[in-house]
Amino acid sequence: MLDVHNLSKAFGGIQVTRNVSFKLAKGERRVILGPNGAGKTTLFNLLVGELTPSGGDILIDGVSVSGLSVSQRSRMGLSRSYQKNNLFEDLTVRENLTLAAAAAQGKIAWLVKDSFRDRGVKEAVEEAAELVSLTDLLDTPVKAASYGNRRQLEVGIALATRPKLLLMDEPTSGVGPSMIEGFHRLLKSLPEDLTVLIIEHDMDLAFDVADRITVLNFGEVVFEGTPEETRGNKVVRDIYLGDWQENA
Ligand SMILES: Nc1ncnc2c1ncn2[C@@H]1O[C@H](COP(=O)(O)OP(=O)(O)OP(=O)(O)O)[C@@H](O)[C@H]1O
Repeated sequence: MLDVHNLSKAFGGIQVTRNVSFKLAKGERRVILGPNGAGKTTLFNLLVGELTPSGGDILIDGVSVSGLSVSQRSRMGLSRSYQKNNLFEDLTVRENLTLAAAAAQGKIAWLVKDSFRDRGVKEAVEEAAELVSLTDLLDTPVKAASYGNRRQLEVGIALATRPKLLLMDEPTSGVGPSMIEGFHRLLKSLPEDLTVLIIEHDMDLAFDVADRITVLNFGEVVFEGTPEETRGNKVVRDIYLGDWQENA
């Protein structure tokens, strides 16, 4: 459903993304690994349309989205959760989810309370809250929520738009072991037909949830394979897994 073809990006003279190509099948869970500075976040920025590529193409269900804006891509079903909290602190969990769902459904009303009454919006909000286990906290202001709950809400906001393709940028960054466990469950409970692309540093999570793994180094795809193939690959071990295996 996603076809990334020879994608390139240079900042000034520095080539940060080099002819990146990969394909995701519908419902696939793909993890992107790579050391710091490998170009993972830049790749996400290119996919969602926050950056314009220097070359290459991005197709969703066979249609090129390279010329489309962030919001146009979002309407085609592409949604992203961020590495850093990106929330309205003074609003509740429900209000944050409602704004995302209403925007995605083209139902942001001038009187915001009308968005809250809309049945389609309410359904999307409740469904997203359920998926990220925040149903009991729907009326909690974000500023009173724990760091872990905020990370869940980030994912919930992306899900409230009912995406076809969900990009998750380090969903477990900064959370403790029990929350990582929670993210394992969350990822496993996502709808089967949702395609998910995840940047993840937690190796156990990556190996557990991924159907396939793509490894970036210096902006290039240096490996793609199943979790088993990834563990056994010498190139991957040398550039990325060394530390993890030493610490394991
Ligand atoms: N706007 C920019 N202008 C110039 N260089 C940039 C810009 N954005 C990113 N870079 C450079 O591109 C390279 C890749 O950065 P990117 O953030 O995509 O890596 P990453 O794999 O996500 O790293 P990390 O795991 O540390 O987040 C880095 O060397 C970074 O300094």
